[in-house]
Amino acid sequence: MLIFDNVSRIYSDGTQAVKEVSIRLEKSGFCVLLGPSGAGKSTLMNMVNGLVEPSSGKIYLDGQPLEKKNLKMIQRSVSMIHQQLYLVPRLSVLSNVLTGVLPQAGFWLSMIKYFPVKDQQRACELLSEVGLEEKHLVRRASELSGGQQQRVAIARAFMASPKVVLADEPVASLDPAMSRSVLNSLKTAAQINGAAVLCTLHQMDYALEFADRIIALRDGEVFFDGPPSEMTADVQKRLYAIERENLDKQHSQSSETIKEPAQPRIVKMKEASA
Ligand SMILES: Nc1ncnc2c1ncn2[C@@H]1O[C@H](COP(=O)(O)OP(=O)(O)OP(=O)(O)O)[C@@H](O)[C@H]1O
Repeated sequence: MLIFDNVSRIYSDGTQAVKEVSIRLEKSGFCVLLGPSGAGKSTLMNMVNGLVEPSSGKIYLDGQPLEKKNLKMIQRSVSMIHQQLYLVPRLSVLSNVLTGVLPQAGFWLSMIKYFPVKDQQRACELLSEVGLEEKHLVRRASELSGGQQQRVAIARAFMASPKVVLADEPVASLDPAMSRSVLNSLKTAAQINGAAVLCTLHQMDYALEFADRIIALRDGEVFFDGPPSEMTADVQKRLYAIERENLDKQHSQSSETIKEPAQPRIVKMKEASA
């Protein structure tokens, strides 16, 4: 079980990205972190994989505190699907998935990159679970479509049998049909492998369709926490309004920047008439 116990994060410039968040996540299930840009989703997620430290409060995984001194345990138990995927383009699909065991492998195995047959079998199973056909196994990752590459990244994330999989905007660059298909693969992989998935999303409709639980954030605070069935039309409306407000704020900030240059240029008469 993953527990956030009264966790806050204040960055060095004074930005309070996460405010006194307390959450208990079950051992398995698909939990979506929903919220507008700047709500604190990535900060909360990066506190689980050790990239960001809480300023106060603690996070526990199966009773163990997630902190720098436990980095090895974090690497063994938590894996991440990044927006940029970080596949090795010239390596085959199979080899890319196999690299998912490297955080757990001994020094020599990671040096020679020899993978036992059981790992190769597991990689094939995972690729089939995420819906990639056998014919793709030996293709280079760079030859796949965006959606297929996303599936490879999902299979790789489950390769080391993690307890928690973090997915940062996994469908940000995909069209709606491919996004649904990829989210479905992610949810299926989580169910089959008994892992907890914590996935950040901007799109409420995907959250309502795929999540077992939605945690909506606003200005670093939990605004809603529950299953999609409890997310009433009123809560949805308020979330849309927050998103709208944020977009308007960003828009007015960027137009202010255009309207008011830092140093107004004084045009000399000669230059102007030239
Ligand atoms: N390293 C940092 N230093 C200072 N402020 C930061 C840093 N990282 C994030 N922030 C700020 O913390 C707040 C939350 O950011 P965060 O990236 O966690 O939000 P988010 O919900 O993931 O946004 P997005 O959906 O745009 O990725 C924002 O105001 C952001 O500008």
